[in-house]
Amino acid sequence: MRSPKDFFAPLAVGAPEPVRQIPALPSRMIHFFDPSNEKMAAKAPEIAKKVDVLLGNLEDAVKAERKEAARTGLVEIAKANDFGSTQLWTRVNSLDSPWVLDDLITLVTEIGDKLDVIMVPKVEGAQDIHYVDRLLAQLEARAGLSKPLLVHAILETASGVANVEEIAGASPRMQGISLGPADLAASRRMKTTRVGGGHPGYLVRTDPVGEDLTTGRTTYQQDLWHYTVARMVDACAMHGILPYYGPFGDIRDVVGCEDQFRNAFLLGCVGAWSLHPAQIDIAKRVFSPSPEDVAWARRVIAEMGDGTGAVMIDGKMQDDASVKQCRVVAELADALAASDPELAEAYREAQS
Ligand SMILES: CC(C)(COP(=O)(O)OP(=O)(O)OC[C@H]1O[C@@H](n2cnc3c(N)ncnc32)[C@H](O)[C@@H]1OP(=O)(O)O)[C@@H](O)C(=O)NCCC(=O)NCCSC(=O)C[C@](C)(O)C(=O)O
Ligand SMILES: [Mg+2]
Repeated sequence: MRSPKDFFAPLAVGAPEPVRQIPALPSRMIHFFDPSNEKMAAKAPEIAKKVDVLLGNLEDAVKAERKEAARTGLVEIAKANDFGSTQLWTRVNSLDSPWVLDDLITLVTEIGDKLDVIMVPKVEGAQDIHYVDRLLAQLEARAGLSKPLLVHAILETASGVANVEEIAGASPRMQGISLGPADLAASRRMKTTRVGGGHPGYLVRTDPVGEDLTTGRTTYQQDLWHYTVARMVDACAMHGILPYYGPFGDIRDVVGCEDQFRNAFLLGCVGAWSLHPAQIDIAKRVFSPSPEDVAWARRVIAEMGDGTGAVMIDGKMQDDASVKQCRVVAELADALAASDPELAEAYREAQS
């Protein structure tokens, strides 16, 4: 581990200074597209207007023979477009793959000034982040970049989960972490075959009444991802970086997707991935606090004055801790409203 005194020093001569605080930019949905798929690539500029983050995916879901086309496609799209306030991210291939070195060299030197965040898959521990950290510094120096690229890790190996706290704190570049439920399930040897979401077999059942073990026993499906998401949220909060639920692969099940996203939102995540245009509005709706919740939060903040002591509002006790929760909601609402006029209007209306 680096000494705290050296933590914010650039890792290569000529590389930009690391950031001291991760910007809390809207990132309710990280929209994935395959830059080697001509149809999807053609839609990227239009989709960019509707999403907080557009991500050119080079890793899984891109065929091996299309890896180079995806890399080149992303370079072309980034050079040809100005996405305004929409962030441009990429997911590079895994660190043990034959493609990742060229992914990083090409993307940083060609479009490093357009990219905000590099997502690194299958991170096992801090050593993976340290490798990327130094390499990015060398490439940033070569490219003459003035702004450091940030790094986002996918939590999708058993080892990554075991080491999640050290991953979150491995570099000042660490922007956030997403759950990768499909690879994680395989790595853990879970017996599921889905990309995220629940499973009807993972449940609890009420006790039997009398001798009959089979009738009248309600079952409740449980959330397979609760432990991992909660642990990821704590690791991220502890290091001042942002947690995200990842993908929900059943594109048709927009209801199940919304539930999974909302669980993550309530537990502390700031966004999720959209794999298909149908998931963009779900993420937008879920990861923006509701106008009613924002109006309530602002009322509590106003009535709590300097934020100390206890008051009763509509029969509910409020004190120093509940006003802090309300500030989380109100600050998120302000940050989102600053770049989303429709949301800003909805918050204003609920206030009046
Ligand atoms: C699921 C698929 C195959 C269905 O694609 P489709 O063409 O069959 O679907 P569709 O409903 O027919 O599509 C309707 C229209 O939307 C377009 N379209 C469709 N999707 C997109 C998109 N994302 N962005 C932009 N446009 C899109 C599509 O081209 C089509 O255009 P058209 O009307 O002109 O014909 C397709 O949506 C897709 O490939 N999505 C991205 C998949 C992806 O990136 N997967 C990797 C992330 S998840 C993961 O890696 C796991 C993880 C974390 O690593 C771990 O848990 O381990
Ligand atoms: Mg994966």
